[in-house]
Amino acid sequence: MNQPGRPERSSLGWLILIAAVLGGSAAAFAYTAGWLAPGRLTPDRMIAALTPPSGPPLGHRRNHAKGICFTGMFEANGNGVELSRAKVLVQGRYPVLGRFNLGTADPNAVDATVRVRGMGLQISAADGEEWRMAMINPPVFAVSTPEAFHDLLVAAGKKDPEAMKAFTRANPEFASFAAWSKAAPWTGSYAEEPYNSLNSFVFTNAKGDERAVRWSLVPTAEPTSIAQAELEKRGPDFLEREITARVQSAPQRWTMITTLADPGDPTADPSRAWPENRRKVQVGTLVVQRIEPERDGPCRDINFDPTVLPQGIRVSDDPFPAARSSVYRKSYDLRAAEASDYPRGEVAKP
Ligand code: HEM
Repeated sequence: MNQPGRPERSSLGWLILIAAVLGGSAAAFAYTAGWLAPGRLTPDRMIAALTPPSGPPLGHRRNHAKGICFTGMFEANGNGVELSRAKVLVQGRYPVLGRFNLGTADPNAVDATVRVRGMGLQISAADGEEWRMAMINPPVFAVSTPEAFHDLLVAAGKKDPEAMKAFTRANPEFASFAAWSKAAPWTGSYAEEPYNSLNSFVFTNAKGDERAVRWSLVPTAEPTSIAQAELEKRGPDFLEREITARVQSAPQRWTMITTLADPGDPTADPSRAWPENRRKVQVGTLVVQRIEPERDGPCRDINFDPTVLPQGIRVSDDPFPAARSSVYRKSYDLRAAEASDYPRGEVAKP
């Protein structure tokens, strides 16, 4: 018989188990936040590494600070249903909010000085479920781990050329990105760029089959290469003017192509491309219909956190999305608190 006031033996077992699980979760959070190891990478350290010597871009995103917002539609062709039960892959049209941007912490950067171009994108299902993503135009990411990305930012920020040399010796995977950066042609339009997830995610279909996947948005517009010097001549904000005029004259389209990993492909390392012959499935078309105001439009208060995923898509063993999520959130909190440094209301660019 139970003694009054004392839990039954089996209940006590449950309590101990629950306490252990809660203790374990708290320890996991502490670990993730970097509280247990003073030298560990934290969102604060990553934000500090992203901050230019001239100071933070107050009121702006701490990376990809220069950009321009858009709205449109994602037209799913239904082919994706085989791969994932995400509602936005069922044949139909789904509203999107997105942002073309440059990979820089400077909201006033000259377009021709920034090599990496990106796109933030949110696709919404009728019931409000969202798929958020933030993609860039190189075919591989610069480094293998979030820690190496931090080290890259620190090395690149140093005046001493030895710092980058030491970095590349310690992170030889950087060579593939560096080769792309040096050799890939520049284009004169956001509409002529591909945007790649680079990180791997897991798609689960209605039967419960799982596959590791990366995806790309491949432009319908034919890319025309342009010399960096020519782009510079067109003005510091040419890309924004160009995409505004182009979308005004006709909607711009990208095909979303998912690439399926074979067993053994490196899903945890976005600096390593998968072999070209992997199976690809076209799942739909992004249609950019309207350029929206950047300063006071619908992109201002969104964080394109790549871990905001619909049912049927989840993160993989790739360590980047979780790290990105924690840093994007910190960046969002900072810029939201600095709203007075970036007042709403359009201000004409000089
Ligand atoms: C650990 C690695 C990374 C860090 C620390 C980082 C950091 C950041 C930060 C702080 C922002 C601004 C977030 C905001 O305020 O809303 C941002 C935006 C962005 N990042 Fe990353 N990033 C990382 C990796 C990547 C990767 C792998 C990609 C693409 C494959 C990527 C693509 C983008 C894009 C396109 C945006 C702009 C999204 C928008 O328009 O709001 N980033 N990143």
